[in-house]
Amino acid sequence: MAPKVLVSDKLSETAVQIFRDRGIDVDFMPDVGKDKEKLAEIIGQYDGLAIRSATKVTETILANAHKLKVIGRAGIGTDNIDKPAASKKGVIVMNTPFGNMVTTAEHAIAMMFAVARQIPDANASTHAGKWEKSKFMGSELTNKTLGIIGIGNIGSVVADRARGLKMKVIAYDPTLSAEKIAEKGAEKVELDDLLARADFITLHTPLLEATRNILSRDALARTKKGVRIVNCARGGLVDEEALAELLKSGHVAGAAFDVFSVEPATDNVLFNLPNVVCTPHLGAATTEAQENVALQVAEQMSNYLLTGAVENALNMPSVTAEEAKVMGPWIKLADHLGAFIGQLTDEPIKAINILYDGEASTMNLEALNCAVVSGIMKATNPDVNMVSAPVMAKERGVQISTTSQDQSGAFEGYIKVTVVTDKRERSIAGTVFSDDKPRFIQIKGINIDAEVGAHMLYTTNKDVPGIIGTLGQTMGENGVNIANFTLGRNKAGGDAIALLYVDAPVPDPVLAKLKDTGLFQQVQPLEFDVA
Ligand SMILES: NC(=O)C1=CN([C@@H]2O[C@H](COP(=O)(O)OP(=O)(O)OC[C@H]3O[C@@H](n4cnc5c(N)ncnc54)[C@H](O)[C@@H]3O)[C@@H](O)[C@H]2O)C=CC1
Ligand SMILES: O=C(O)CCC(=O)C(=O)O
Repeated sequence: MAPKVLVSDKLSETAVQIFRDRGIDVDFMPDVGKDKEKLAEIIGQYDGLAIRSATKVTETILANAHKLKVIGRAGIGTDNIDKPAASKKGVIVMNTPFGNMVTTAEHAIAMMFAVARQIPDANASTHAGKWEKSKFMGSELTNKTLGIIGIGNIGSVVADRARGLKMKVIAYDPTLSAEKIAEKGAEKVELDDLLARADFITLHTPLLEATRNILSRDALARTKKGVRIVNCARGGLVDEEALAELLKSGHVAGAAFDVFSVEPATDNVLFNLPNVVCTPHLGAATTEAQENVALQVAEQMSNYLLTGAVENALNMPSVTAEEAKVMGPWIKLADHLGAFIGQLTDEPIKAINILYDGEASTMNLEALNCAVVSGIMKATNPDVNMVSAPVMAKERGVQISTTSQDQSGAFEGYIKVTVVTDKRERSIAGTVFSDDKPRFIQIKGINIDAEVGAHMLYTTNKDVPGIIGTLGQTMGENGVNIANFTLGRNKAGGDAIALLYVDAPVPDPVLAKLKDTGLFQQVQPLEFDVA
């Protein structure tokens, strides 16, 4: 059945067309995002949800999203999505980090001009027939210092345009080196320095704990007299009350805000103050940007739903379409190795160590790690997937480590997973053969060659005569058909294992019978997702 996507915000219809062209069923309901009850009622039908900023994807919405696999944000900020809840539920969250960056930077520059020359107020006055030439004295941008807070994608474009306007650009961004910031045409400074030197300040950070109120009352008080402040990033970065007071006192000469602490902003302390320019979150609102983000989000979501390729996800490593194709069997193997150990381990896991050998070590290890951990975690929670498993492992304090090495043996590559608990270490290795079928090649250090089936039985015993007979006879007498039988031992008379690939789950009474023979140390039925 074709995957089904809901578009719940006002996205360009380009997105709808792309979903249809790719064979995805799509419902375009651009107003449903604002209707929480209706969205909660219908979300259970969809594999994908495409949104802008009006749809709030809360824990309640996610609790009803029984089939949801991916949320695509046609834009940058994902603060309208409860990402921890989405990750826990195994839903990928992706955005389009570049599609509206130039448009938003241009809006910030437009806002800077608007506030420098009081264009909106002068416009209103002229329309009113007042011709107040002397009232609207402006400030030139040339040779002025622009302080950029957060010089990432949008901040960089703003810096570039501002340099074109012959401004001196300084930037505060603690995650970037002075060299990187210099490459963007700006001088790296500390926040205090920026506050003291900037004639114009523009904000381009996401709203995080560290950036909330970054222009606090105290910070605003340390700005240069006559500063003008532009916020086209997120409401909540600036203390609006304090700013209003400083605008009234004349310390701040003007402000241009596209975003507000509460949106939609129908009432705000900045409204109706002189030389405050406001727009209703229009940063990304150009035809070009909306086409870009709609096209990109629809392509990304379609690729994921149809091929497993992951691009621009915030809670899952990226996997290209090419990688998804080549890595498919290895991801399956990683999942099976994890599932094997997960089903055998009933005590708390302290650490998972993953060794990638040869060909396996050249792949996207972050994605393979997620598959191993997901396989392990599925034993205790069948709903877990590659997105939610790492979250679950972190919550449980499980340490995950990886090692890569060149080809070390007969196989072109293999993956070995070792799980450490307080009581023991347990390991299993596997490879992918040229038929793209995952195989288990070593358990407990004992070499084997076992195909993986949906239903299997794993036994451990001392290497004594009669084991094969007992297993074969017990299965036969109880109507369990064996598709494949693999044996291994570390030495004659030593430790031995058997892996039976059977056509149906081994019934409990049959397991009990095997245990009653006293021949086996372990009799463990196993299930694998081989689909
Ligand atoms: N008004 C609108 O319609 C739009 C608004 N936005 C907003 O613009 C924001 C910036 O977007 P991008 O440039 O694409 O994001 P980005 O992630 O490329 O850049 C953000 C920068 O902020 C920096 N940063 C993080 N913490 C910081 C801190 N404590 N102090 C200073 N800098 C810090 C980061 O190091 C990074 O360089 C988005 O998060 C979004 O909220 C984006 C698009 C449209
Ligand atoms: O979709 C919109 O209009 C808002 C854009 C935005 O804020 C973002 O991309 O972060």
